Amino acid sequence: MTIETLRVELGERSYDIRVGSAIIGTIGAVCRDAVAGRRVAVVTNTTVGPLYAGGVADSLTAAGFNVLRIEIPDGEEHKTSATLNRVYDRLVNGGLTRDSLVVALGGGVVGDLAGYAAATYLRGIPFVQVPTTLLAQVDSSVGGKTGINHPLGKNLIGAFHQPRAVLIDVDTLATLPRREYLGGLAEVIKYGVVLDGEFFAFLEQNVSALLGRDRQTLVRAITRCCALKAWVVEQDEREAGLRAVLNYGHTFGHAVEALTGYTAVLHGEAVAIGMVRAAVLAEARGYSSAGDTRRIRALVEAVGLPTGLPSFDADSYRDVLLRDKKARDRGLDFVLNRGIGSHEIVRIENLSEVFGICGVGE
Ligand SMILES: NC(=O)c1ccc[n+]([C@@H]2O[C@H](COP(=O)([O-])OP(=O)(O)OC[C@H]3O[C@@H](n4cnc5c(N)ncnc54)[C@H](O)[C@@H]3O)[C@@H](O)[C@H]2O)c1
Ligand SMILES: O=C(O)C(=O)C[C@@H](O)[C@H](O)[C@H](O)COP(=O)(O)O
Ligand SMILES: [Zn+2]
Repeated sequence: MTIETLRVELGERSYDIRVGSAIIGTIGAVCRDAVAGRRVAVVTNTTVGPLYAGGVADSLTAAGFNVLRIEIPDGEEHKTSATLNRVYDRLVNGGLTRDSLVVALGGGVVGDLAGYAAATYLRGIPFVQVPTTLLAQVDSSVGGKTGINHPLGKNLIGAFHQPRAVLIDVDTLATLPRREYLGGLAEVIKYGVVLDGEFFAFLEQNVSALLGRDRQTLVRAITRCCALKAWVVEQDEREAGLRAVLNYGHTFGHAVEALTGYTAVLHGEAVAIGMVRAAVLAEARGYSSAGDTRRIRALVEAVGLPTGLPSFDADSYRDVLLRDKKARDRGLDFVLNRGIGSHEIVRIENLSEVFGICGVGE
């Protein structure tokens, strides 16, 4: 199978994304190209570590690195300052220097937290992403958003810190639990809805190949998602405008995650719920048709993702929504789909109107 290579063009922060099958063993060579130093910390978790850290460490050792393995507990509820502090302790005690490297091996939680550790340790050291969930392969490993959650809200603490390289081996998805895999499909669908109508149609036509984790289909879909994300990030690395499009479905999505304590609903599931709300809002505001909304809901349901908004009262939703990074002095910026394949960012001051349309507090 061919290896697809994409480049994210960001001047001196440019990097390659490699997508393919059976390529995780090239991590040593990828890292050798990325840094001059000899120390590398592989940050992973207690689930992914036993599966893939051994092979990754062997490849790094063969490439001449001294490898420190750091395992964090598994779960979104551990994407916290307490876990981050334990990672800092290990980096300090392990003697990592500014020319050392962090390798983030795992899903989005590991990638975001390890990336933030790399962004802040010694005021910033290089890192490489080796994403092992579908969600991380299509989204979180690319673009340099790193961070942790705060008890009062999702990803409230963080930094932009681009990786030196992203290595995506689709074979790692074979061990991913089904529910987590489906969560990743939510972010895949997101790209189609707001950026690429043809890709959305491709997804509609390939539901069974996607659910069967067909490797060719996966390489194609992941490569397209990464290309779309790279295109957005190249134009707006720090989310001054366009990049907010990648937050489609996340306004309600993050609220659902926060309100359910980061454990009951997966990030991708919350995004799926949020996308359907955004589609309903887009239709009510005249940006899309009832047919567009039906297609979005149908695809989300076809892959087995949830669509129902958990019932919390309107004040609870209002509190978390107003802590969203898209909240402004007056109002909240919502990303809405314009038809399918395009988008609009709309500032809405009257949240009660949104709540009425989206069925909040019913
Ligand atoms: N930085 C960004 O741009 C960005 C983008 C999207 C999402 N995110 C963040 O990513 C996180 C969600 O990421 P996620 O969905 O990958 O969740 P996750 O990191 O919690 O991984 C999901 C589960 O799969 C397990 N796992 C990972 N790889 C595996 C494999 N190959 N085989 C078996 N099990 C495996 C993990 O241990 C975990 O239990 C959220 O915190 C979200 O905010 C960040
Ligand atoms: O890369 C981005 O930009 C995104 O918004 C991607 C999202 O899928 C991701 O969940 C991101 O972490 C959300 O960012 P946030 O800034 O709203 O926390
Ligand atoms: Zn997301």
